[in-house]
Amino acid sequence: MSTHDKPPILVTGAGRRVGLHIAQRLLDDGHPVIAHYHRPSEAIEALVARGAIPIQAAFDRAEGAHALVAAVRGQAVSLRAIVHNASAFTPTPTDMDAADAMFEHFFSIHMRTPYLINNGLIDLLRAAAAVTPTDIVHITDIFAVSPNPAFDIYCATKAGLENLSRSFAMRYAPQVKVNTLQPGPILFKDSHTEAMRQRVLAETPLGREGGPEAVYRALRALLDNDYLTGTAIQVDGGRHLTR
Ligand SMILES: NC(=O)C1=CN([C@@H]2O[C@H](COP(=O)(O)OP(=O)(O)OC[C@H]3O[C@@H](n4cnc5c(N)ncnc54)[C@H](OP(=O)(O)O)[C@@H]3O)[C@@H](O)[C@H]2O)C=CC1
Ligand SMILES: Nc1nc2c(c(=O)[nH]1)N=C([C@H](O)[C@@H](O)CO)CN2
Repeated sequence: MSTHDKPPILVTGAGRRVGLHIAQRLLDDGHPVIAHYHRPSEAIEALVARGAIPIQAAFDRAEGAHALVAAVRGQAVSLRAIVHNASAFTPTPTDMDAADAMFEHFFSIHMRTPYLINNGLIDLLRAAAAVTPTDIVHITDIFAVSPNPAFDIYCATKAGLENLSRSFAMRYAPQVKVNTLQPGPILFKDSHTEAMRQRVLAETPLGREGGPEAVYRALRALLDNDYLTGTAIQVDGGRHLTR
């Protein structure tokens, strides 16, 4: 089946960092890619130059997910997979009004958006299931299982996504496999000080950042195995053992 005949893979948050790497590597491996992005980036333009289909949407409100579903349906009649990578990550503010606003924001991005996208596009995944295994992959976090209280709202909404993923695995079987990836110290932010990085890596048995390729290889393991659903892969250098 040529690339052009293959059902595309939708990646959310493909404009930078891990999502961008996933989109690049899926293109390397011959998959057509629909690349969702939030803020414009030169990287998105480079993906488009490689044939990816760009779709912009903000997931803070339900309208963003509905708009993405409509845009994908205008571009494809089937889907090989959906990779839910989009996410926000900040510590919970002490001000309760700000924390209240963060709850809505993180619930929308981490739980409502995957829910609405999956339900809005499941028929495209089922259409592809006639000729290929199909997948939904939710990227959560080891913190979903073992939370960091400084990031309690982030962790709780990622835990909610873990739970939704298991419901989807039961609901969409046998046509569609549904799993999660639980990254650990994959890619620090520029805001992480050296002391913060060393503290995290001291809790990490393999002692180093995993890098985006570690996430891609775990994604490949899910895509390439037709007997995995309802499960999670921890991509964390063993950090879940020490938290
Ligand atoms: N980096 C790490 O070490 C770890 C990462 N993870 C998980 O792995 C995934 C990728 O991580 P990473 O690349 O570091 O994540 P980033 O926070 O760097 O990027 C997340 C992506 O989500 C998009 N996004 C953020 N807010 C919104 C919004 N309101 N609407 C639509 N899209 C939005 C961002 O777009 P934009 O920047 O344009 O707003 C970006 O493309 C995430 O799900 C993360 O939670 C889990 C544990 C560790
Ligand atoms: N959306 C994001 N989620 C997470 C990020 C990130 O940069 N964006 N980073 C982390 C931390 O690096 C953590 O894994 C190590 O302390 C967690 N989630």
